Amino acid sequence: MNSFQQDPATLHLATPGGAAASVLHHGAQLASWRSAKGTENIYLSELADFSPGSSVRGGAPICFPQFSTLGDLPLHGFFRNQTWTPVASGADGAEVARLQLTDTPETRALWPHSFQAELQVTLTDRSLEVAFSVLNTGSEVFSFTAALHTYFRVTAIENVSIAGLQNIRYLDKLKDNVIAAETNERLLIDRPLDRIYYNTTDELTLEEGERRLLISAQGMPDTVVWNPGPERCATIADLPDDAWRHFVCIEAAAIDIPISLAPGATWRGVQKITDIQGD
Ligand SMILES: O=P(O)(O)OC[C@H]1O[C@H](O)[C@H](O)[C@@H](O)[C@@H]1O
Repeated sequence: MNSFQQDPATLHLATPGGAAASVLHHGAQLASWRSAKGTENIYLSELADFSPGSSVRGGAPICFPQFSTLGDLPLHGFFRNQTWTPVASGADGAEVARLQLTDTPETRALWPHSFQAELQVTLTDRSLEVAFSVLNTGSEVFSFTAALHTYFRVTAIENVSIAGLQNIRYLDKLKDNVIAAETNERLLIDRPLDRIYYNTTDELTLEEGERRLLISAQGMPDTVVWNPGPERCATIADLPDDAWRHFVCIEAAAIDIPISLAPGATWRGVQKITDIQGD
């Protein structure tokens, strides 16, 4: 049994039509989303560690103020490791959940800036919108890279493809960071992938059999596609060995051009997912 089953603090959202989602206080991390059509669309590892300060494997971790190793901070920054505070409309059963995070002595020791961050999750019968915003409450400009690192649950990775990336330039982290252009109309996840696609302005479609999820973003122009494949997966302690067959990460991100945020200014990045199966 993992600690999720021991009931970590969670906000539950539901629509009268039958859609449901849950968001952990830990990291303001989306943990589950079923549209009214009933399929669980988010992968959460059964080996995830929910202890304070951990990085929870799966769901939609917030990478901030640093994506991956692009700086001196811990991998993917530290927002995902913090406990966030639910605010007003975050009551259980609502269709909107909001959580906030403000700088503390602990965060300032890692990153010497003042901020107020908010994650708002909005659920409708067929869609889920994750909106992440950061207000600079300090007196100096700060800059950052960021991602909403969504783990999409799939039944069998060999039947999965992603449409909407053709002709987009990408950095291939598994091939010495070479830059290439995507040739495929539909990207198959038929090998380990770790790529940053730059300036992906069109909507993407995740397809598996009859399943269709439309994925769009605002304020986050880049898209990361990650699947560790079997060998790497076996080395990741908080993933079952066969987990690579059951998820692909499609991450809305701001990486190529770091964001600079002036004192008093707010930045907002959004990932929206719509279940269009059968439409
Ligand atoms: O293991 P994590 O710190 O959660 O990172 C998981 C993955 O996140 C992103 O997708 C990166 O592009 C990968 O290189 C990284 O392995």
